[in-house]
Amino acid sequence: MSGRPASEYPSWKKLQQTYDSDKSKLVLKELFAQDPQRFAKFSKEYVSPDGPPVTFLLDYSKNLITEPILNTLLSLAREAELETYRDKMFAGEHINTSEDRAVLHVALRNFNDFQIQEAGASEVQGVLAHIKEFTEAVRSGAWKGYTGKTINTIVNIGIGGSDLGPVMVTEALKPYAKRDLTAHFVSNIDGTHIAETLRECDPERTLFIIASKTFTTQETITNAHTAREWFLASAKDKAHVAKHFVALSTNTKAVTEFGISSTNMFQFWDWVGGRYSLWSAIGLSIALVIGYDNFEELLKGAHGMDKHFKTAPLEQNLPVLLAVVGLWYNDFYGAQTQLLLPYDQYMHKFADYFQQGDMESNGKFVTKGGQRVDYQTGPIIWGAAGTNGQHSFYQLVHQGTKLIPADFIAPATTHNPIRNSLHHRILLSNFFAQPEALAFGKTEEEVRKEVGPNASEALIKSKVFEGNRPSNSIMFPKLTPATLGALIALYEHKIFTQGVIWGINSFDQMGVELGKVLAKNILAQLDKPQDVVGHDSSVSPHFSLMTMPLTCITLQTTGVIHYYQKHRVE
Ligand SMILES: O=P(O)(O)OC[C@H]1O[C@@](O)(CO)[C@@H](O)[C@@H]1O
Repeated sequence: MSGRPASEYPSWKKLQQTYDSDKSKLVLKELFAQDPQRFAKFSKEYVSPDGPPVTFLLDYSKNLITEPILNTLLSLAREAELETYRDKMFAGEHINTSEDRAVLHVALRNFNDFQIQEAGASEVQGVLAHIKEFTEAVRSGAWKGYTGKTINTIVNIGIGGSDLGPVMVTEALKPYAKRDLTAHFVSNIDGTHIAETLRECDPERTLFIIASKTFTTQETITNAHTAREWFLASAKDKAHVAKHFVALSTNTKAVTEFGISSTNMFQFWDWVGGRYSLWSAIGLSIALVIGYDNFEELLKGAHGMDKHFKTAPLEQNLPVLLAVVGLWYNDFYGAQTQLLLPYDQYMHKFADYFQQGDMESNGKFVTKGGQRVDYQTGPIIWGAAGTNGQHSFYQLVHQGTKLIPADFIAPATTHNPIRNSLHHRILLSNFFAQPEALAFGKTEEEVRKEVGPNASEALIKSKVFEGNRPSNSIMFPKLTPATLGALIALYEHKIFTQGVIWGINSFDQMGVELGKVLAKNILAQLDKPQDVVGHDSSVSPHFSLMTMPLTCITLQTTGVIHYYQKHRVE
């Protein structure tokens, strides 16, 4: 039952017993030697059920699992009623219980396969039509700026889910980009971000996209006002704002108060989570860069994966397989992180994107029922494009003391077959080699043969690779919009699956609020030293006493602010 602590499930207890009794027997080198069919048993090919053709291979054979272990992991998913909660999500039930909202990013790419009863779901096609019309007008030059020039630059102003998805997708699908339309993404409140961007912009030819689900996010609204001031310094007449500012939001009132007309607003709904919103109006910058048709291919690729997730038996269900294998390491092997390693430079922002997608979804410590969990929930997501990571953190991954499960992702064919695809062959040789090195390592005996009789014992020991480090490999023919859509949806549904098993609400984000409130308090006190009244129990006497002496806490917090006030140069 969703919201139940995962550790109460019978299969959880069985997995713990299995781990305690069998972990030393789970040696990949031996598992492969014992079963020549291991790859066949622990790999699956995804083929899109319809829509644009998408296929990819998931090789999960280099994992510390056996068939009995995998079966128990799948039983755990069944005991958590995964399929029931999956169907509730698709049906539009309010599974985001703390905010009483549906979770319907699948409705944004539905193309009429799923019957979804939720206010707004029937309006999706209308918004997509508006996106199509607008992006075609801008890309064709029909949309003109206030001096009659065409738009050659877009600036998306947003943060978190209103930034990371558009950034990741426009980078990943750069081969499909309109090369004479420059896209910038401003997210940070640090004035440097917008200052450096505006240096690149011509006010007569720049379109600003204010992307914010709530239209209240301090960074975004501040940057939006700065952009408008900068624009009006040239354009002068406020009437010209309409030609250079559009808004993506659920908050029509705040959008019009800002000065953007509702005709220049692309709407979405409260059942679109920020970190699941690139499929919505938030994807406007994507459609501008790659064109509406390719944006629709992205949606259709994700839709195919939605249908797979909704219908495939759990043992054939790729998001579920990724989820339960990841949970095995996270909750029984004590792995704290999960690596995402795209061997494709275009996908260099993939891990960044899923830092929010996974960690803001599953970084929770209480179940939906309000019970503090007694197990690990969301992993720390990190990664980099291969082969760069190999020259950065792979030392720790190979010979460190931490278990770090890794997902390797790569296209069989590159968009840039320069030098007869020499570069791509070298890239893929590393893509294939790294999981092998992690899994099988190098024994002391092999090292001794390599270094010869005169090597010190210390040197020999330092060259041993213990191996037995697990990984998944995902390979697809080529990185197309539909393939990317399917990959993103694959990981979205993996996140969903893990959240259901852990009994947590993957769709609110209470954890981002406290810092914002404290920052607003501090902002009001930064001008003069006498304004600084501390930001803890000294401010609100009824604040529960902390263990440290009050003056110490106040001095500690205030001291830094006083240092700032002493050293700042305005
Ligand atoms: O789109 P918006 O409402 O401006 O929110 C931006 C981001 O801020 C949050 O941290 C929530 O405050 C993310 O969940 C969200 O994607």
